[in-house]
Amino acid sequence: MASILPASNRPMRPDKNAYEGKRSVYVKNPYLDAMDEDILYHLDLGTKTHNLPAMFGDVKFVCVGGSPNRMKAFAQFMHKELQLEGDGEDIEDICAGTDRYCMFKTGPVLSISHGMGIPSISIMLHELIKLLHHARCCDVTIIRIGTSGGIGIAPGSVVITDTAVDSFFKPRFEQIVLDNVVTRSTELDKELAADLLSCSREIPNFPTLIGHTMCTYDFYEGQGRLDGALCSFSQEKKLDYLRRAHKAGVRNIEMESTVFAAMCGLCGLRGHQQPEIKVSKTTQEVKSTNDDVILVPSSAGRPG
Ligand SMILES: O=P(O)(O)O[C@H]1O[C@H](CO)[C@@H](O)[C@H]1O
Ligand SMILES: O=c1cc[nH]c(=O)[nH]1
Repeated sequence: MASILPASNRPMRPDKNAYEGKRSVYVKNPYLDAMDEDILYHLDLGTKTHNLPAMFGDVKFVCVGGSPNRMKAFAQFMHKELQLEGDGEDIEDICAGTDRYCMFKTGPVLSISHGMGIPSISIMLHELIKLLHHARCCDVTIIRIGTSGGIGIAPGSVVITDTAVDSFFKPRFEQIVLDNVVTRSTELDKELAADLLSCSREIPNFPTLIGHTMCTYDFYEGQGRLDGALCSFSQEKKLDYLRRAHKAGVRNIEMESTVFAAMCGLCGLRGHQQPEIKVSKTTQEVKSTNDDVILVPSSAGRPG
């Protein structure tokens, strides 16, 4: 039986910075401070081997996304936007010692890849949150920039997630802790969503909307695809499911948002997630006409 995370939704100790108008990054682990050394194994960083406050203390924004190349390209884009010295082409992967994730820093912006799915992003977030804590960062905003399949919206649209929901359209993330199910909230920062929407309005031809994002554990059956190695439902069942998702406010589907929202919310990171609807063969499109929702076959028909 699932239980809502109890008092531990609150920080473990008073946040001194809160009185100074700053918002710290919390870890919620009573064992951490007693450890002689913290090795951030999958990032190839550690408290004894690296001066984390010097390397990361000025970080204010963290942008995460699945693929290493995309996050490198994003870091190079930020380099230009921030008008930093050089052309940014030779930007260094801070996690080059591991091939699990890659990480780039451009001024106060950290750009990190997280792989695909909840377990992969969750490992990265544990180590990233500890990194920001050890570096004594405050007022950090984190944004996931990813691809997703749209429901009832035009391909190419950007969905700014207000709430991440699970496959039952519920705003929750069920974390298995030992042999217990712990349910965590997946609300995201509404003010940040509104800010991002208003920024998008300044860019011409940039279709953007706020909506719920559904997070699944699987790309194929979990997202109603008929062309995986396994398929245990009919076309009608698929359409019925996508229509119900749309009716529940879901506007896109991806595979990390619930754990992202849950972990960032608990650890004091102002979180958002802004997946773009990929204009690709993989997009599952359902168009909305008045009250009804009809499926629009994707142009190329099959996932790539
Ligand atoms: O575009 P990224 O960030 O990789 O994320 C999306 O793409 C992957 C599936 O193709 C899933 O990880 C999904 O969440
Ligand atoms: O999870 C995902 C990611 C991209 N496109 C989809 O249709 N689903």
